[in-house]
Amino acid sequence: MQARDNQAQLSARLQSRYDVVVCGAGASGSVVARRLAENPDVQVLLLEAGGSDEAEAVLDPALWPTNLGSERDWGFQAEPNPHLNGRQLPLSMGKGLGGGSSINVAVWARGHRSDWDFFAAESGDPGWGYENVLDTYRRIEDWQGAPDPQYRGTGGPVWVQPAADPSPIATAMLEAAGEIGIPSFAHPNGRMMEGEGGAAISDLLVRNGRRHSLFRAYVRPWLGRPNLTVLTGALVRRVTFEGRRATGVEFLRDGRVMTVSAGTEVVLSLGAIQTPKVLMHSGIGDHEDLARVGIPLLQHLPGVGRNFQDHVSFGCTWEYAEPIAPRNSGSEATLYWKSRPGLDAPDLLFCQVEFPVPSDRTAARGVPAHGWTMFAGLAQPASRGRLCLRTADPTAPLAVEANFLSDPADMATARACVELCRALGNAQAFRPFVRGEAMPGDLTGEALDEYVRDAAVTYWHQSGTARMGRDAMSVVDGTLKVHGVDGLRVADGSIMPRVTTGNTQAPCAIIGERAAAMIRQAHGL
Ligand SMILES: Cc1cc2nc3c(=O)[nH]c(=O)nc-3n(C[C@H](O)[C@H](O)[C@H](O)COP(=O)(O)OP(=O)(O)OC[C@H]3O[C@@H](n4cnc5c(N)ncnc54)[C@H](O)[C@@H]3O)c2cc1C
Repeated sequence: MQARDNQAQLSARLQSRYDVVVCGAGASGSVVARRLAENPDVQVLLLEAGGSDEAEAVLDPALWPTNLGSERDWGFQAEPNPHLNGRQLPLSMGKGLGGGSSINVAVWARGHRSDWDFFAAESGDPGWGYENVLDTYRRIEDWQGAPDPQYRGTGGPVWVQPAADPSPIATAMLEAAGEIGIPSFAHPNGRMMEGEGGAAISDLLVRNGRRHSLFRAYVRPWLGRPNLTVLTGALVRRVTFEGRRATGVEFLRDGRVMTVSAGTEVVLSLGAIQTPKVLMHSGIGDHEDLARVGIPLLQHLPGVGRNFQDHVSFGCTWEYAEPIAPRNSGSEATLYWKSRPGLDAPDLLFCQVEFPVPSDRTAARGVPAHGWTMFAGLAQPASRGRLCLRTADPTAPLAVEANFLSDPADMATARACVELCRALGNAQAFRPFVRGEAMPGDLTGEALDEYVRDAAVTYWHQSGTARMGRDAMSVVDGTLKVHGVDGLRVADGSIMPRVTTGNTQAPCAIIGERAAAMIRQAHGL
């Protein structure tokens, strides 16, 4: 109550100036705001377009599907894609305190050693490398599983636990993996992600049966502080500048356009679709794209909105012999493996879902009333998409050309992915639980390709659209500062040079941690 009263008062008496304005209270923004507000001398404003996370659909991890298409979902939709038989995929993203971490499947997956070493190579900063990031993960976790001090930490803000009392269908998956020569691990966030992959019971951000989002882990315990203001219902439209220095942001609240200034920095943590959008509306982007819609150029950065990546997956479904109720978030086992032997890191990502999840198209093939689906996906897709403004109006939606499967290499990997998934799902270990394979069945050649195009859906891991690097197509440098301007950083999934091998909220927490540390260091905070 004290926290609520404090926030009511702080919001009612908004200041015209804060030290740092963090835009977006999602996976990364929650971390940035909390870490900066740990210094009582720093005044932090956290702006969020959506609302509260006090809803059963957020707090009960099993209810995550009910948020899709609700007011807690931005409801983005990709353009029609010729590589998916013309389909337009919905690209949900979380809207409200916690962002994606309030509506997601709660899986905690750190990424592969090679992802972080790639980030370090792209940025030229070894601080992004695996060993340093592993240290940070140990520091921020409050790990509830069997002690493993080499990889897991305790006492940090992020409560992580192995799925409690997992369904027999989840443990069957580990046995099935063993049958086809894939090793199992005690947990998925250590040695398993340093080599060729493996299978494990998933780690979840669930505490006492309730979702423990990154907002709840980081910001909620800080809501009673006088130097952190969390303002919901505030839609950021653009960053304001004086010359080349970011001075604050313009936002829409209760139908009014308001501005607030940032004495030290502005941080964009709006997610991989809205961050590049706001950059472009602020005059930062490709000069021709901006000229086309009539936005005056501040900084030519042709990489803004390019390099769009996501994990695309193809659901394969088995019918239960007798119904088995989903447990936890309904996804309790995970598997990473390689589509071909020569790779030194996994390029396939599997999450078991304990109920049928057809696509809009595969639904017509006959979905069993009770069954389980493997989200069998590409962990390192080669296809790249892009985002394009349609108009200069910051409240108008933009075009998302996701371009899934546009690179032929992805189609070849997708075939291997479905084949491996079928070998796994048809293994002996599942026999006691299933009546049989519902889809796709034994398809080859064009029929298999057709299934892949019809079944493709997103894992909702949008990233890469303001990527970190040192070349002309990069948008931020290794300290996450936007190239060519001052006082503006990006901290969210947009900065990933490539999507991490696995679910993306844990890497977004690392991005938030590093952003906050670099801001504090730069300004002696
Ligand atoms: C249905 C679903 C399931 C998923 N499952 C998992 C999973 O199990 N495990 C996992 O690791 N990852 C999962 N993800 C992905 C994960 O949640 C995201 O990768 C992560 O949340 C991205 O963090 P972010 O900080 O980049 O952006 P977000 O978490 O999306 O945060 C962006 C925030 O900015 C706000 N915002 C956007 N535009 C504006 C604006 N103009 N003004 C003000 N505020 C704005 C948004 O409302 C949001 O709160 C899932 C995502 C979804 C949607």
